[in-house]
Parts: sequence; structure tokens; C-alpha cells
Amino acid sequence: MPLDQIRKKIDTLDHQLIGLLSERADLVHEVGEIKKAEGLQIYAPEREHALLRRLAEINQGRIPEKSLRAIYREIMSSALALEDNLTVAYLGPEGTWTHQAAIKKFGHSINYASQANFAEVFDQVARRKAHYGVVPIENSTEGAISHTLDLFVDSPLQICAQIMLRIENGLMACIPRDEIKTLYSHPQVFGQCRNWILRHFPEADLVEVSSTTKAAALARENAPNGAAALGGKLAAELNELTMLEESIQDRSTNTTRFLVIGEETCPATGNDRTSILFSIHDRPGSLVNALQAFDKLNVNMSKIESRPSKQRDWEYIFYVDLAGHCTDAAVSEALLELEKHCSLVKMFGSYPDTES
Ligand SMILES: O=C(O)C(=O)C[C@]1(C(=O)O)C=C[C@@H](O)C=C1
Repeated sequence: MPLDQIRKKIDTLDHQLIGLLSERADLVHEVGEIKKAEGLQIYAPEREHALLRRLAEINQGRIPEKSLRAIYREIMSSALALEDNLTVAYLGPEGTWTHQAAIKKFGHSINYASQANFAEVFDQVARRKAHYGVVPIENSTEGAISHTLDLFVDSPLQICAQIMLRIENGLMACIPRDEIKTLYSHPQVFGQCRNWILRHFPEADLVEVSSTTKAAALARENAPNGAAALGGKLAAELNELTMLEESIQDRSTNTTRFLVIGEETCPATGNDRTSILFSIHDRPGSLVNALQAFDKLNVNMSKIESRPSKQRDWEYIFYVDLAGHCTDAAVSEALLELEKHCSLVKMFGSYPDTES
């Protein structure tokens, strides 16, 4: 078929697609009205999870699953904006990995509110200035983000979704590589690139700052003194820096897990993770007895972290992730059993255990 004829066919299809998308938007509007009237959450991660799974099953054409997910991410993003002008708070400034994780989950149609620190993200959601918040919780190379863990102790907020983001750090600057004397970055990123720094810049001063975007801004500002930054592409672009070397993290699979926090947790999807924290009585065998609750009910514990309780010296809070939803019989029984051995048990969410 000649090119102009093919394009005419594409135009016709686009026309139909717009018609279908508008029809979908009318239905979404109705869903939004029902949710508002019934006080339901606008963001429905369980529905999105089911929808994306179904799309992958019915997709017979040429479009790769990754592309289809990206297209639908944006369709659902516009739906969220239509339903309630959704606002998501994230650890800023613009261009941070957390910002990128938030966009990966919520798309480009909603409002994003950049916050100066983790506590502000929690606070904005708790005070209903933002509908949801996005915070990092752990990195596959550097481990737990303890600041986030600590904030869950006193927060009434719940986790409703998780986001996995592959983190590719690079060396960025606006000066030649051999003039670099100082490297700016977030402490997590220095940790993720430790071996690369030792190999390539053993003599450089490492200056820790609150975000990779800030590091990039400082690399530009202090360029005459030999400054460069480590971080992602977006931070380089926003500050007009050149990527002198890409993918410098010590592990190529370097991934950060982020959490979406809101007022309510997510209904069961059949593939869920539950996050809890507990503290134990200071008695011999308490920790073993507590953990046996999971073993007894055959509940898989995918992660355990401990943090100082900040109430008494040498007293700890344990953070555990469990396979399953808090409404699953085994998980809820295990939690009841756990309570017998603990001075505090707090569940802060069940959510789809997604890989993306
Ligand atoms: O089904 C819903 O609850 C909707 O709000 C619609 C919709 C969609 O576009 O399909 C939009 C946002 C939700 O997070 C999930 C699904």
C-alpha cells in the first residue's frame, strides 16, 4: 500500500481511538463521582494491577507488553486527573529518582508536589494537602532507607502500592574529566557507586547533599573549582550537564523499591505483600518466639530490618515484609499469634507485590 494511503488509514484509526478514549473518559468521570459520593479512594492500585495483567493476556498484536503498559499508564494518569485532580507529594526537587518513580506509577497528567524531606512527604499526605506520597524504602545494593522506616512508627498512613525502579547513575559535569576534584551526590548514590569511585576518583572529595538534582546544580555552580556530580540523566538534563560516563553503579541490576503512601491500604489482588513493624518484650527468646508465628502459619517473611526504638537505649523495632495480604487467613492468624509475644505490633499496609 502506498505511504499516503497507509497514513490515511492511521488517521481514521486515530479518529476512532479518540472517540473511544473520550467514551472511556465519560465512564471514568462516572466512576469518580461514585467514589466521591461513597468516600472511596480515587487511586485503585488493585484495579490497575488487574487491568494491566488482563491487557498482557489479551494482547495478540505487535505492541510489546512494555509499550502497552506505558500507553495505559498515561491513559490511567489522565483518568486520575479527571476524577479528582490528583496530587502526589514526593521527595524533591524535580528530577530526583523519587520523582521518576512517582511518574512511573502515576504518569504525566497528575500534579506533583516536591517536598524537602521525607517527613514533609508524610506530613503533606496526613494533612490532606496531597492525596498520596512517594518515598524510597530500600535499595538492592545499599539496603534499607532508615529515615523512611522511622517515619512509619508514628504515622497513621498506610502503604497502598510499591514501585520498582532500576537506578542508573552516571558521572556528570560541565568541565573535562581530568579537572574533576570534587564529587557531589546523595549518600545512597555514593554507596551504590563505591567501587567505581575508588577505581576512578580515589583522591576526590566526596560531598554528600540531600538529592542528586541538588548535586547536579552544585556541579554547575562550582565547576570552576573542579565540581562534578553523580546521579541520573534527568538531573543532568535539568542542569545542562554532560554525562561523562553512564551506568557507573557497582551492580548493573541496582534497583530501588519505593512505596506509595496514602490514607488507606489496598484490597487483595492475589499477589500481595504486607508490611508490619513490631517490638518485643526484653526477655530471653522473645525474638525467636515472635518470628515462629510466621513459621507456624507457613507465612513467608521476605525481609527483616531492625532500628533503634528511640524510646530506650538498646531497644529495637523490627520491620518485616510478609508474602500475602492482611486479610488472608494465614497472615491475619500469624499477626494475632505475633501479638502474644510483642509489646507493639503495627500493620502499615498490604499492596500488590509488583515487579515494576
Ligand atoms: O476503576 C477505577 O477505579 C478507576 O478509577 C478507573 C481507572 C482506569 O483508568 O481504568 C483509573 C484510575 C484507577 O487507579 C484505576 C482505574
